[in-house]
Amino acid sequence: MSAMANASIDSLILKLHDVNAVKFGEYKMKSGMMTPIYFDLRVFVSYPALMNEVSSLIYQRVQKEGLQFDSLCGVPYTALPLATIISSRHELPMLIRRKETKDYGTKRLVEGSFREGDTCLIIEDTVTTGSSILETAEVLYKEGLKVTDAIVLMDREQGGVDMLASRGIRLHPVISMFKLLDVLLEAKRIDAQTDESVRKFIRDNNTFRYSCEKPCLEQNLELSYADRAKLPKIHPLASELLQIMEKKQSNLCVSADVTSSEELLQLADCLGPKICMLKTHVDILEDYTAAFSEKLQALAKKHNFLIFEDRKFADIGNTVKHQYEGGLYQISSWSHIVNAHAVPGPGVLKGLSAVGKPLGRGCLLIAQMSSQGSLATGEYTSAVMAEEQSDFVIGFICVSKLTKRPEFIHMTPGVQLHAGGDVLGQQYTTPEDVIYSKGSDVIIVGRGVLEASDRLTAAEAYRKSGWDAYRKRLGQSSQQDPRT
Ligand SMILES: O=c1ccn([C@@H]2O[C@H](COP(=O)(O)O)[C@@H](O)[C@H]2O)c(=O)[nH]1
Repeated sequence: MSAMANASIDSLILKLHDVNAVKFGEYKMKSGMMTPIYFDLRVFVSYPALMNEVSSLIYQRVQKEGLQFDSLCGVPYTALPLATIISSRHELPMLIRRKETKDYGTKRLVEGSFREGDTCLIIEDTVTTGSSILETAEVLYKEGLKVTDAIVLMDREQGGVDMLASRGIRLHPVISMFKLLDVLLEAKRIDAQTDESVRKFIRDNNTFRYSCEKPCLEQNLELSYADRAKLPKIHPLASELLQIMEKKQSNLCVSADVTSSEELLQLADCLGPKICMLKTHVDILEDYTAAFSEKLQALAKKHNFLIFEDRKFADIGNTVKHQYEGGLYQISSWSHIVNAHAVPGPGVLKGLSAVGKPLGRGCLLIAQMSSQGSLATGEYTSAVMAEEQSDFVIGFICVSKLTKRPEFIHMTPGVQLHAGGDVLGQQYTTPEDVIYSKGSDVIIVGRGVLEASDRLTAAEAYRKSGWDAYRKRLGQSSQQDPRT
């Protein structure tokens, strides 16, 4: 985003706060959930200059995305005047969705002229779950219209983008919750405590898992790891991982962030029986040798776990090819799984898969990160998901389940037995939250195990916690599990 657009968004955020459209306190949302931050954008109608400014920013977003559509439609009621201003200023046809049918005249639910197959862009003021946009889209679908994109002024970053993406609608937010908090904190409109408590609330209340839970179950998509391992389209490595998880009753990946090869090997040997995967950062080892990687592979075989080198590749295809197969570490020769950022575009996956595919390796795309202020949210996450078609991608590094396609593995770092964080911005949530509430598949635990006085006992506690959460997700109690 340009510096100018950024400045206009910062100034808009302060204006929204000035007119009390952003409120801090205890408020009840449409879903019944209590929230410490509430957006009352209905006040716009009393501030025409502000309404014009908001409409301009929405329209700039439409242009920036290069969206093509035949008409636009505001979600009733708050977004109606915004859509009307955009329609009138730019002479774009508009449709009005009725909330209630008339019992006289045409009884239409969508007013305006359109043809079957026309594309309609939805405009909304605030998104939490995305359900209001979906409701409007469903009415439009019934009339034969297509909806591929929606623009929202304020995204609360509680799962709306992901929920809509799972239903084929790209949501483009003008302002996101974390950006709003950054600006208000910087301008001293809120104190650090309010800022942190709202951030925590947003992190802890991602609605996507909850809102998709019922349909998932109805469609029988909540398959066991064992069933998923047998899916016809699954990548062989993802299948192997799911089989290991089921066999060892473990969805625990330990992050072996230690600096000596000897310590890492000891860790792998000691914790091997508890884990489905061992994650490494080979470049933090002070004494790496090729012999180390051979010993690590032997331990992976002995204890039946996969090795995941958390290299986070993020360069052009030609460079990542060299980084993956060559250099000091020759990662592709010993690591079953690597990961990559999608920032460079599809070339990064092409480069990596040219090396990894012939060796039967797999890659996780980094769709979200656990660290505070991460930019891998909303739209970025949706764009990452669009790269998934590569037959080298086995899943995602994410905060919560992102796709309902059961052949993909979701892996989540930032896990400890108690929620919290570190001084450098790491944010922790619990195994129960990650596996049961957020629907991820694997917990990645580093210091929760490494800093424990007894690492083996700690690893067992995480294994049990992650496994119990998985069984709860399947609707089974831990009593039914002979090992737990
Ligand atoms: O978003 C991300 C991606 C990767 N990590 C990595 O996971 C571990 C977490 O270690 P803890 O000690 O449990 O905090 C670490 O290797 C990170 O590089 C992540 O934390 N978040």
